[in-house]
Amino acid sequence: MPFITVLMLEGKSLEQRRRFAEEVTKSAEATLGARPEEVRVRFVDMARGDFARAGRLMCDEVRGL
Ligand SMILES: O=C(O)C/C=C/C(=O)C(=O)O
Repeated sequence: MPFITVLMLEGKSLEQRRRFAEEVTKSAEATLGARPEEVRVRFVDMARGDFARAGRLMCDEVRGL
């Protein structure tokens, strides 16, 4: 049973999540041979203050600091 966890910055819409879940489920079916009803997708939102890239918090990059 594939269990796919997606960590991403907060702010994606329900429609984006819906489409992503559909597409990644199709991909798991095509590449792993998983049955669609077995595929789980979990979205975990990260606040921009909880994630840093190259030593800079994403909230600071947004503000151009
Ligand atoms: O990893 C990065 O460089 C930026 C991260 C982006 C996301 O996680 C996102 O757009 O959801």
